[in-house]
Amino acid sequence: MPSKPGTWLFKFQCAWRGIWFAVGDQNSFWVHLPIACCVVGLAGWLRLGPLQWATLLLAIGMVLTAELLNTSLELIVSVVHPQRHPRIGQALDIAAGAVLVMSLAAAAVGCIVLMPPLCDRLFGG
Ligand SMILES: Nc1ncnc2c1ncn2[C@@H]1O[C@H](COP(=O)(O)OP(=O)(O)OP(=O)(O)O)[C@@H](O)[C@H]1O
Repeated sequence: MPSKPGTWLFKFQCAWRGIWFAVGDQNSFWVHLPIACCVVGLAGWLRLGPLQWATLLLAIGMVLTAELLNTSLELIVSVVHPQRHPRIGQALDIAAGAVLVMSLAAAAVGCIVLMPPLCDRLFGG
């Protein structure tokens, strides 16, 4: 049964539809999602503590959020201003840059959190 606009159920349905569409539409997610799954699997195997889990999940969430916002901007531009324009190109490059910055930061967080317990597990006594 379709939910009514303005209800929480309706808002959640819209949000899930957006995520589902972005994942299908953007091949960038086919890089982000497998990496996120590997990190979560590795974190589970290493039996990390709550703070380490929270740090990793926050980093993953922020990368996916940046990618969702970038995808949203690209879609809006493709409708509102489909013609090439240097300023629009700069705006899209900046949004792509935001994803890159967040991805590099998340990779650094992943190394900092995962490396010590991984080395312990592999080479420790
Ligand atoms: N309307 C536009 N005007 C100027 N430059 C644009 C425009 N649309 C795209 N570009 C340039 O092309 C780059 C890639 O934009 P695009 O929207 O194709 O993103 P993409 O993620 O590479 O593509 P896709 O989403 O199809 O995988 C932008 O960063 C920008 O430099």
